[in-house]
Amino acid sequence: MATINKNLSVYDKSTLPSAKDFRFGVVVSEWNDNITEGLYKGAEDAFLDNEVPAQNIIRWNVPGSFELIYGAKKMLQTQKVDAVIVIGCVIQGQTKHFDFVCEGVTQGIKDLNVQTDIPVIFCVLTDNTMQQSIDRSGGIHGNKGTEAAIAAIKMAYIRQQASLTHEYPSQNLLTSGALQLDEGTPLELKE
Ligand SMILES: Nc1c(NC[C@H](O)[C@H](O)[C@H](O)CO)[nH]c(=O)[nH]c1=O
Ligand SMILES: CC(=O)[C@@H](O)COP(=O)(O)O
Repeated sequence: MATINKNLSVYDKSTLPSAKDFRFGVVVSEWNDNITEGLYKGAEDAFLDNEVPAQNIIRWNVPGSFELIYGAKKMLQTQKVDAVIVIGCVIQGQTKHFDFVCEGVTQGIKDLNVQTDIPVIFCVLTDNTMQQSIDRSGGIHGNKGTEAAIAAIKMAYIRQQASLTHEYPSQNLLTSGALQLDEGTPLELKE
């Protein structure tokens, strides 16, 4: 479903876990700040609407979307947070720079989700025009910042619940023989 068929700001509070004890980091790019400020307000309003205390929202600014990666990494390393949102707006210009910034941020944030235990939510608009960004940061299509805050609440809850369960080795690792539990004999899973 494309964004044009979905309002990014719509959510059902009754389906969400309690967020009052969660702490959230938000790293905000200053590039296109007319857009990123709107995205941040959407996220902040959604957090407050779900009883997240204002003091549990930690905001840092970075120069541009490419710096969101480093900013999120340092946020994870230094702050006690249950999830992080990175907020940016990348708009196509005259050159291929757009492609490299978008790919770099996407891969960098993906890497943080793989390599760390804290969910990092991708709230980076990658638009062709400023109007598309306006429409998605509180305009006709809602606010991607709101969507990101709801995702952050849900992922923080998943992380919390997962920490309450015993960790089991990945089934894929076991069946592929990559994980061997004794000297050289791969574990064989009985069907
Ligand atoms: N053109 C946009 C940029 N470019 C700047 C980069 O994100 C980065 O700050 C620079 O390359 C230095 O490392 N950033 C955006 O967020 N949005 C743009 O449209
Ligand atoms: C995404 C960008 O870096 C881009 O907006 C910069 O504009 P240009 O490609 O015209 O240099």
